[in-house]
Amino acid sequence: MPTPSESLVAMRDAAPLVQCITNFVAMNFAANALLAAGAAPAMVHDPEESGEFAAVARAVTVNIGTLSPRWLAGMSEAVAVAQKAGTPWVLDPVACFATTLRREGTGKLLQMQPTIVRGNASEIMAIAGEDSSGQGVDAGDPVAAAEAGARKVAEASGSVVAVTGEVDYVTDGTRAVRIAGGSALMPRVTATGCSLTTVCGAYAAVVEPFDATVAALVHFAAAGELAADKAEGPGSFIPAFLDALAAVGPDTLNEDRVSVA
Ligand SMILES: Nc1ncnc2c1ncn2[C@@H]1O[C@H](COP(=O)(O)OP(=O)(O)OP(=O)(O)O)[C@@H](O)[C@H]1O
Ligand SMILES: Cc1ncsc1CCO
Ligand SMILES: [Mg+2]
Repeated sequence: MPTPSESLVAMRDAAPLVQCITNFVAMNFAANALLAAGAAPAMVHDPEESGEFAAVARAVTVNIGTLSPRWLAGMSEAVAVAQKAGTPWVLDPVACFATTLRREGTGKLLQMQPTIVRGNASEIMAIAGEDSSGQGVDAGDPVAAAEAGARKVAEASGSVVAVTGEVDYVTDGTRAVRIAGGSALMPRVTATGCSLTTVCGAYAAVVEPFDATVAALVHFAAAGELAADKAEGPGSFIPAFLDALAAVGPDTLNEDRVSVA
């Protein structure tokens, strides 16, 4: 089992190509976050080419933040090719409870057995069939309220499930850990979660899904702390966070952030 530090070294050595199908809001920030973390992003979503591209990507990440039927088709094409090739793929079910299109789209994507599901507490609770208090893309529930649902989803789907928030929770249905750290400024800027999902893909390209998810979350926790030390508020946090994603090294991915749940 690689430590987060070892996973970081492996990820940066490989600089894996990550195909991102993400939302209009996050697209630029997620690409920059992947580059800063040490991976190679490509935002390729149209169904005319998403499957073809998935054949060369080392991971595929799918985020339903600004969903449309055509985008959903692009996601299905890419995921089908990834599945067939044994390429890991990550689902970010943004506001999956909010509309019929999102509920049905998420259901369809979950049937395609994501390697990793990463969402906030309200999103994971909704996937688990529980009532949640999400407000659009923002969580209205604490991570602790989503832990049982996360285990249920992991058992049913075979996915590694990550619930993020003040203290993150990761489970594969058998094992579970919590990851502390980060900064209260992280939910004050948009697309930190969306970019974290793409970084989970980068790590999943090089190590097993559970270890990959933990490493990505630890990387973000460490970078969030470093950036918060430099930032004066949400605006200056954004560039500081990109700098910090690049600045963290194996020595800063402290395993003290991770505890067995
Ligand atoms: N209060 C907090 N303190 C520390 N870290 C936090 C806090 N809230 C969120 N984070 C961190 O922010 C990152 C994104 O998690 P979050 O749960 O906010 O995603 P999200 O709601 O899906 O975001 P978005 O949809 O805006 O991209 C994670 O690394 C998480 O650990
Ligand atoms: C703000 C927002 N709206 C749709 S997706 C998105 C990015 C954060 O999830
Ligand atoms: Mg989100």
